[in-house]
Amino acid sequence: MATMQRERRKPSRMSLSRDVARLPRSSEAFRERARPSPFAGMNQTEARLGGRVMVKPRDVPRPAVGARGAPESTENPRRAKTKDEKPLFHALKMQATLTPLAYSQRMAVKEKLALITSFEQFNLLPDVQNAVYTHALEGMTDVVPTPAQKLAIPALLSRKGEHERRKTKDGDRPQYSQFLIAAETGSGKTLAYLLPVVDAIKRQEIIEKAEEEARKAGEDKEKAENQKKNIFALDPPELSNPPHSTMARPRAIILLPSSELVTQVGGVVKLLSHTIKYRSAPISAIHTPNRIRNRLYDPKGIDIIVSTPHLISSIAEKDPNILSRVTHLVIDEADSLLDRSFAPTTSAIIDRVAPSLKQLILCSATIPRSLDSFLDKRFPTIKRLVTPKLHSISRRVQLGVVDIEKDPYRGNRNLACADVIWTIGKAVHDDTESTHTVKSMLVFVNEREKAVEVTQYLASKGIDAVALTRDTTEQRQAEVLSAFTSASRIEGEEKPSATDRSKRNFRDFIPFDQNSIITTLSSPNAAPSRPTRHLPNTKVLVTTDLGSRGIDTLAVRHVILYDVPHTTIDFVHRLGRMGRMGRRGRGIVLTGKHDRKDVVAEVKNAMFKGQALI
Ligand SMILES: Nc1ncnc2c1ncn2[C@@H]1O[C@H](COP(=O)(O)OP(=O)(O)OP(=O)(O)O)[C@@H](O)[C@H]1O
Repeated sequence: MATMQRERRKPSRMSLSRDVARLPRSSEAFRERARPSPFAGMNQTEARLGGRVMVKPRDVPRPAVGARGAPESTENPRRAKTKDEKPLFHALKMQATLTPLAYSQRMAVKEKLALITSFEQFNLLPDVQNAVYTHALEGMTDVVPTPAQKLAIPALLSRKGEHERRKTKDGDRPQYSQFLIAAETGSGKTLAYLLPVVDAIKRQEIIEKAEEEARKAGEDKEKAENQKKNIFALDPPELSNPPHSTMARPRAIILLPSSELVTQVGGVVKLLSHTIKYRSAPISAIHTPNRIRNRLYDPKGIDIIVSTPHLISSIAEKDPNILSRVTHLVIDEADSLLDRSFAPTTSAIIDRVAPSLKQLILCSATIPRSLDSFLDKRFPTIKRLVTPKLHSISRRVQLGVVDIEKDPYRGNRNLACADVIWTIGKAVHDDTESTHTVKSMLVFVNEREKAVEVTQYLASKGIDAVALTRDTTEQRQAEVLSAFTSASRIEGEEKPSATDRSKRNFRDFIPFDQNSIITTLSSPNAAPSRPTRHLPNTKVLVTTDLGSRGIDTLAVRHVILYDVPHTTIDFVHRLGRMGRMGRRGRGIVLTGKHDRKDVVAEVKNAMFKGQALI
């Protein structure tokens, strides 16, 4: 009681001030307080230096990727974030490897793309347009351009602003136009850049042919007149087959990070050349020096070279002329080719082709923050062609999570991986309603040393598994990958029966007999034993990042993330090997006690909602 009376007499130190309900200070009064005084720096949340307000960096809304240099959006990129754009995913935000793209911008681009419904709407040369149906997408019905193609083809074909650019005599500024095509995995980016590049080459060829004919007609006329004047003069002997002017001097170069991708994209380039006549050659480390020389120095000339930055730069060291005529430079998988390891070589090539270059085209399935800031610095005016679904994983891909800590795995990741593979493999073979071919699965590990270990373990469990890492020879890599990229091996659509459905519950279905599980658990590091059972018609490729970028794994319907990927970029690329061009796919991620389950849950949630990862 005495205490209460004391409290009534003496107001508590925690009591509210009397003017607590007062309206916020007027700006006048605020400025008054901000006047320089010995106490002016106290109780301030913003540094007011030199009369300017320094806003904390995190208060500035980050401009969305499509906004800078992209007339697709007319919005102010530095505007405040709306409710729609608030990051929903906290764990992913902590990782924050990808550049955000505003929802409103995605919608604006989507509306624009809806107006394009066929390849005929592009201003492509008739030959180029026909090649889409007869070769590039041969055998497909109802062929329509993908969002990446709808966005990129008209932009790359447009000659708008070219004249002004050429007139600029500013020594520092590049005279070529720059584009970034950024679109989700498996969205047809190759054709999105290739069709306009081929179109430009053919148009240039027509112009050069007309000029050449005019020049030749002039020369013939002069020669005839000279002959009339002096019938006894001797002409120098003519070379029977002079080398073509484009010998070892291509008009376009497409750069890719690996030999497999060179082979893959080189194949598409070659396919188109059957109807549109031009000369192309893929060259990479899988080819012998002789083969490379023969392809490059073909006397009939070369129009398009598909290669890796390191090979091109080493050839250019010996023969700088190889880069002297390049009008179109494509940097595919730009998120890799402009990262820290590749950037010096790639940038040097850009500098060397700059004098003749008309278009620089960067192409990527992700825009990591590092690429974003690189572009801001190096190519501030680059036109960003960003599709509405960038950084999202197809909704036709489902993500399942297997907790390896639970029974019967008890922390044995290898066992969980083998079990998942058996489960998927068995489910297919029990399904008698569909005619399946071989089932192809990809297993992604974070460290390359792990790839070999996991492969050996899977083999010991009767699974047909191969490893693909940087230690695999280039030749072998190409062989191994071909089994996973051929469209003819696409599996049939699964029609699950009631019994199958229960078997697909991964926690309930263990294909190994209990004895083998107990042996594995008691001696997890024991040498792999010879398999007693073999999983038929299933092929598994265990790989690192190497197999995740750009490889068109049409035959793959299942991806197992053995390790939780380090970044959302890896999630996008690895899960992007499935669900390509509207196909179905299923991803399984194995999680243990040290894994970021919150990140996995948010990725799963984003995939379910069809939202972009951040
Ligand atoms: N308009 C189209 N309609 C149907 N299929 C298409 C179309 N355009 C391309 N494709 C096919 O889609 C597949 C994926 O194309 P592509 O490899 O170019 O994708 P990508 O966007 O480069 O993928 P990634 O980001 O993984 O490198 C290819 O098999 C290609 O033939």
